Amino acid sequence: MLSHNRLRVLRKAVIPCCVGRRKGFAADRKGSAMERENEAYVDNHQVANGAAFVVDNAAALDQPITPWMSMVASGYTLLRDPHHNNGLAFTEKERDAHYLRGLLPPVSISQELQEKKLMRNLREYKVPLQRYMAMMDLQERNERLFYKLLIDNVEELLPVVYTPTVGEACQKYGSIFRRPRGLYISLREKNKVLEVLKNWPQKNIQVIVVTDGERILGLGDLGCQGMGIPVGKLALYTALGGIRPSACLPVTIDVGTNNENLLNDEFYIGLRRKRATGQEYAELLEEFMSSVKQKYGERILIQFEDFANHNAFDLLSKYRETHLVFNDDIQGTASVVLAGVVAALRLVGGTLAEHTFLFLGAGEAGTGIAELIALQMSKETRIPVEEARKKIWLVDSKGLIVRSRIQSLQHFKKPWAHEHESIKGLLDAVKSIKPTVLIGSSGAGQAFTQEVIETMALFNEKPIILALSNPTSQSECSAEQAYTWSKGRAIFASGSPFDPVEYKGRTFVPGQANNAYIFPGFGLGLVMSGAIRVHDDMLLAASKALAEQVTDENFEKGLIYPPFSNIRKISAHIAANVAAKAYELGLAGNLPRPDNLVKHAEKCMYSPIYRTYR
Ligand SMILES: NC(=O)C1=CN([C@@H]2O[C@H](COP(=O)(O)OP(=O)(O)OC[C@H]3O[C@@H](n4cnc5c(N)ncnc54)[C@H](OP(=O)(O)O)[C@@H]3O)[C@@H](O)[C@H]2O)C=CC1
Ligand SMILES: CC(=O)C(=O)O
Ligand SMILES: [Mg+2]
Repeated sequence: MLSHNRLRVLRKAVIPCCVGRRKGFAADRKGSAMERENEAYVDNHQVANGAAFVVDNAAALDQPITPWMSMVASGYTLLRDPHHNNGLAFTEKERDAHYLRGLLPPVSISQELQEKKLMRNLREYKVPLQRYMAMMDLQERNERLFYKLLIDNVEELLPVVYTPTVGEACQKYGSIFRRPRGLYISLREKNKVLEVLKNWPQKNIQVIVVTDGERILGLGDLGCQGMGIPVGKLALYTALGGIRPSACLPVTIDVGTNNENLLNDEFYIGLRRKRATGQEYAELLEEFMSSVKQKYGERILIQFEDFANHNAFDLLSKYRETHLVFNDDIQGTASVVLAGVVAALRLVGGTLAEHTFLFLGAGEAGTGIAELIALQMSKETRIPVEEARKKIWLVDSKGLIVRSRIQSLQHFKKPWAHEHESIKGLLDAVKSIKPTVLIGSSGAGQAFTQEVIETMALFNEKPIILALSNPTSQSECSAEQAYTWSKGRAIFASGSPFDPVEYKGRTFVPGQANNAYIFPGFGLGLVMSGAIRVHDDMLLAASKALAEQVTDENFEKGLIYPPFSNIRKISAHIAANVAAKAYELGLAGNLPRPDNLVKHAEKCMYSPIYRTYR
């Protein structure tokens, strides 16, 4: 243990002072009002807790200085280090040991009381974006308290740090930008990506979530401002999946934006140019992928998030053989929706193969889900996947995907081009296909009209209706519409949360069909088993674990997902199933295999409780 004296010596040794300049500053007390203002600033802020200071007057401004930093946090620096700051919860002993006396008011309170106060303060904000900003500020100030709040109040705070509010935050990211979070890798960093990675302070990274900002939720191209998504997803990796915050790295690849509003916005934070495509794009991505592997090794998990589909499928198929990669929009969504459908079958009856699926939206989410459902059907019935696909139909912006369109279809749509006459609109497709399950993955808000839902309810006793698009504004329909238009018969879940709905004296609780159920536990399973590749069977394993967590009590409320309040337990089960599959497939590097993988997952999980400092 370091003695106080030793600590003080250490601190002095690592914190240099540019005191030499102070003489000149003191000698020249006259000068402009601005100079005097600067002087006052320096007087007020000098040597706070022994920290380095520079004379911040005009004469000094053109003199280059070295931005020294201390390495051992104590005193004032400790209070400003979000990873170690406990705020008012520092004990008397810690205050003595770490030079905090006088820097905090006398009271010492528990983390629970801090949490209570912050939740009360948060609830005072009526505007969701203000709550988002308050949470981001907390993350910057006191990381453990941030995660304690998020874990203990997950159902209340998920819509704040995640969809729908994170969508608005990304749209306004430039304006609300305070302190950078995550790593920005732009075309300017070409040939220097490895060096940029070295600038990140944490060395033992296990999970990267990366976006290029081109398809942020259903809001389109938000360029560099998409950073809110990796930041938010990684907060969930920690809160929901228990990955240590210091092992998480949010990355935004900035190759420009085609969003004219952003290009003309003076507060836009990204490169002011049109998106790079083709070779220029591929080269930066390749450099990123190889640098990440070089820096963090074979087992670094890279989650692709909110790329546009013209890049997403290609990146996934290019890197899935060489890297530990996972596309959340294609694969995570597939796993969560399959789980919801399998759970719903316990209410509706029948096997997967006995149902007929119709999707509105044939992009990453739509075709990703369709493919995993077909794979599961094929495993259950032993029919080839090609046959299983015939139970699944997709509609895109041009209408039903049919054989006659095959030449002009993007490659990921081609497997779904079945023999059928051309159909333009969703309603006609519903009337013709007569699906038992209708899934919205279009990003087109209100696309499930009253007629569409009524038609579903016409030939289904319990139509399964999933409106997956985010944020709430893009949801294909609201929970209230689904329940009302189906006369209380729909089994409904949505990508973004909706409040419970009263219909004819009954309360319906809509579930949230969101990949947030899967990716945190999925990632934990990969990390804890030391997996080196993602296999489709792991997605099925995760899906099964999630579906198994739905209880009769949940079903009674109309839920086909367990509540998020149990998410850590759910994530432990998902992680265990995924890890078990990794071991079974010979893809796990952490040997020997622990006997009880659920217990092992729970043990691996990060706890936000304050650590005691010596
Ligand atoms: N709940 C969850 O966990 C998740 C939800 N999502 C949400 O799903 C939505 C789509 O995401 P993703 O699949 O990645 O996006 P893509 O851009 O890959 O796909 C969108 C698809 O919707 C189609 N489409 C768009 N507008 C219409 C319309 N008016 N009528 C019919 N089809 C339309 C497009 O048609 P075309 O191909 O002809 O352009 C395309 O096939 C987003 O809102 C996203 O937030 C995504 C991932 C997870
Ligand atoms: C949830 C999610 O990943 C999306 O909407 O893109
Ligand atoms: Mg996404």
